[in-house]
Amino acid sequence: MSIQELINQIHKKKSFLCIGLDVDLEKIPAYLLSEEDPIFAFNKAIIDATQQFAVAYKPNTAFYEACGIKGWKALQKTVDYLHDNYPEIYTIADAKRGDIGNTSRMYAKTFLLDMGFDSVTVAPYMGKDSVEPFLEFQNRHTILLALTSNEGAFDFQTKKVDDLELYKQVLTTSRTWKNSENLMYVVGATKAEYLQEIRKIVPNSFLLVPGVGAQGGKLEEVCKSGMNKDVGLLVNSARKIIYASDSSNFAEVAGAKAEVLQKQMEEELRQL
Ligand SMILES: O=C(O)c1cc(=O)[nH]c(=O)n1[C@@H]1O[C@H](COP(=O)(O)O)[C@@H](O)[C@H]1O
Repeated sequence: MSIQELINQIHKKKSFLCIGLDVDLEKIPAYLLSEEDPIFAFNKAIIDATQQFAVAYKPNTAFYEACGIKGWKALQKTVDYLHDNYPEIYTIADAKRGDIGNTSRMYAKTFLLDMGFDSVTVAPYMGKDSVEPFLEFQNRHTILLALTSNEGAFDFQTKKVDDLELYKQVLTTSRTWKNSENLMYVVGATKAEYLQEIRKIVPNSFLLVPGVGAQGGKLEEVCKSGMNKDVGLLVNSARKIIYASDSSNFAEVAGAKAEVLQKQMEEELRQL
């Protein structure tokens, strides 16, 4: 999907909500476990109930990989279901990959070509030749970790190298790479106070902002310094939406939670 198509969808739905599909078999309603594919059954119900409020879905691949071959099958079924039924929706494989060039090429092929995701999250630690293989595909995006939502972000990302914080080095240097127009960046919602500085370096890039909800990030703070003229934000929430209820009406409750966030986003977009 092109960035323009994503922007169009954001304005049409008055939402920049991304829903995290981090499916944990211990947290989904117990009665779904008797389904042939409980993960997909859960995702399908959540997607159908929330799609009118969301522009993107982000399965974190860890939750699927942990279920072996059944997990991979459920992941493929989920992305296919989204593309077949809601083709305007943007898909993110949250896989946090990155390796030497020829290995990265395989990761890129897996998620962006074979599985058909619109984008994949990538760790920048191994540098240019580990990221460029992901950037080769037109209308596919690489979402580079810049400043993450967790406490450990302060171990390295905010430390200075050559008098510049590492996360700023990531933003600045990655912009010089081939096909860098295919880059987006991850900035945790818990780090909203850094967004003003981040926008000075990447004023036009889309930012994937996880950490609203269960991790305590605040939507208003993210929007205040993170929004650009094209919106430029995909705000992700997973547990707070998908596990809002574990009873038979779980999907309906998830829909209501997603709608609350969408309404707040509509208000933010009105002020743009
Ligand atoms: O790349 C990510 O999506 C990510 C980066 C980051 O800095 N923090 C972060 O929480 N995430 C992911 O975003 C999701 C957050 O889920 P909730 O905390 O349940 O909303 C998880 O899948 C995390 O792996």
